[in-house]
Amino acid sequence: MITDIFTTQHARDLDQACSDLALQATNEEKKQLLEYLTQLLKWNKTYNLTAIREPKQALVQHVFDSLAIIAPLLKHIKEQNLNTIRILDVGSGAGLPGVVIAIMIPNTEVTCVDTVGKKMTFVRQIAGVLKLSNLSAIQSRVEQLKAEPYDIVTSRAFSSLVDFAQLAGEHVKKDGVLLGMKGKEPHQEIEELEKNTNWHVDKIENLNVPELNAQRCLVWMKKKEHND
Ligand SMILES: C[S@@+](CC[C@H](N)C(=O)[O-])C[C@H]1O[C@@H](n2cnc3c(N)ncnc32)[C@H](O)[C@@H]1O
Repeated sequence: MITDIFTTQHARDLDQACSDLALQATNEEKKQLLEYLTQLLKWNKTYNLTAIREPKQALVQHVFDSLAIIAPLLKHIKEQNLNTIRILDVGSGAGLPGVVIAIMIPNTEVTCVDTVGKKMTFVRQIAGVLKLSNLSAIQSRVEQLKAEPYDIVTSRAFSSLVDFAQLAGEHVKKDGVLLGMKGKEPHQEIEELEKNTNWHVDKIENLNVPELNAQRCLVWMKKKEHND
């Protein structure tokens, strides 16, 4: 056993997933990912933080799914020449993808926001247990947060792209991006976003999540220029 829930086989599956995603995760980072899930599944028994209760399912659907955005994020951070990167994870729930980003990209400062207090208490607990000084959590509706400039605002399973842009767009700094994790390419949502907001889709990346037989994509959105 690696933790009291995850076995050496799970650890091998995680190694393979990192390699499939071209991620050079350190042993410490992989240990932190498994410890995060261990804590999540333990807390879940009392606090009902996620519908996924089975360890392998949680590994694939929560951690591998979130790991799939790390390489695209690293590429963006390098291209933008960003040093300390401020990220807001909206409707973060038990910290997805926020916690995974904070573990895998140490030069980020990740703030998770969610309306549900027990979820943000859990994320704060994780920051303490895993000694992640770059992770914090705020209990609030995102639209009631004081507007602050973040380089990147992420969401997974939060809302339509239009609602995401309308509720969270003001937290993106000039030249920053909104990053929506989606299932299959959401054509209708994209059309509505372009028509009804001052945001446009900059690019869509298809993601291959290891061991997950489902379509996933990452939608990058930028604010329209005045003459767009
Ligand atoms: C389906 S869950 C997704 C959680 C997490 N991102 C994940 O992928 O597992 C959506 C989350 O959004 C939160 N939420 C809904 N509306 C919100 C709002 N206006 N501001 C902040 N959080 C919100 C809910 O409390 C819930 O935890």
